[in-house]
Amino acid sequence: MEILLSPAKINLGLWITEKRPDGYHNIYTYMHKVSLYDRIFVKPSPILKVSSSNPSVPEGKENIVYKAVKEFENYTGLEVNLEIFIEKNIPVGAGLGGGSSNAATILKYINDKFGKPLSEEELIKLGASIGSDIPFFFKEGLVKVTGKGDILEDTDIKYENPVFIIYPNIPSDTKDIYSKVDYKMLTKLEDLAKIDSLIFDVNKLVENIENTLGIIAKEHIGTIREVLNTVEYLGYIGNITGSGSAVYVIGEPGNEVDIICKAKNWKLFKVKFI
Ligand SMILES: C[C@@](CO)(OP(=O)(O)O)[C@H](O)COP(=O)(O)OP(=O)(O)OC[C@H]1O[C@@H](n2ccc(N)nc2=O)[C@H](O)[C@@H]1O
Ligand SMILES: Nc1ncnc2c1ncn2[C@@H]1O[C@H](COP(=O)(O)OP(=O)(O)O)[C@@H](O)[C@H]1O
Repeated sequence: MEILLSPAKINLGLWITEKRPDGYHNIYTYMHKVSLYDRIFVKPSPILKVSSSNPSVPEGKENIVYKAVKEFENYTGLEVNLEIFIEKNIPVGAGLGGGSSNAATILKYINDKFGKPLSEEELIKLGASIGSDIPFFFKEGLVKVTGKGDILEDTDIKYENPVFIIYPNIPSDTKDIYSKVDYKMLTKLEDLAKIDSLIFDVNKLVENIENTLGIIAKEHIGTIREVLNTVEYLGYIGNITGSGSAVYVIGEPGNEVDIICKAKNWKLFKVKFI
């Protein structure tokens, strides 16, 4: 039995630069892993089996990890017989990339197991064909992500700050949020150049970012607005990650945050960038 750590991610700003003919959107976002992990238990098995600890996450063929293994088999011609159990600690539908992280983690694991038949570039291409957030997880540190999530630029920056994340216990559906993007919400690439100059100081960055998907999410899920209003009332700068519903703050939470999250039945995660 082997145990793999599958980290979550947060988006530091997210803008939509284009609606693509294939129905996807070109985005402009910075992403960084954080120390909130699913644990993936893997052991040999006569047939591929995938299950998880969270009943809302599909088992078997519908699980993104199952799909990733099958795509790996199709691409390489290799047979991967594993029993995979995912201990879900990353909230589902939170904008924290849990499923994508699980898929990337298992792809990295099986590629290593078979002596790295795929280069990082090929893994990124394979990952992009399964889910838009998967390519990022093959990288480390702060990564600039554009395209539909398949164009990655290393920054050689790795933040060390503490971060706290509040999940309001209401999932946000990525596909649904993207479906609400209209042309008025698009951002011109030339208007984003200034963001690149802010990435050297994460506190400066989070004061100057927006999240177009987050604006849509908080219009449709009032509790996200409540979380944002709460952290801002307490003097913090809150930002929504990805298509939501989780809100993150750079820094450590005061006791009052703990108290409010318990009272509201919101999940509070005290993590750090990794
Ligand atoms: C919004 C982001 C930001 O990092 O993350 P999450 O909030 O999901 O964590 C990602 O773009 C989500 O990536 P991921 O969750 O892998 O999306 P996918 O499964 O590939 O796509 C789900 C659906 O979202 C829409 N989609 C996704 C990515 C993209 N660049 N444009 C899109 O329009 C499409 O309708 C697609 O069918
Ligand atoms: N291994 C998995 N872990 C989490 N979600 C999964 C997994 N496989 C499939 N899914 C589905 O993917 C969707 C998105 O989940 P997730 O990636 O956790 O959220 P987000 O896209 O908001 O970051 C959910 O509807 C979930 O049911």
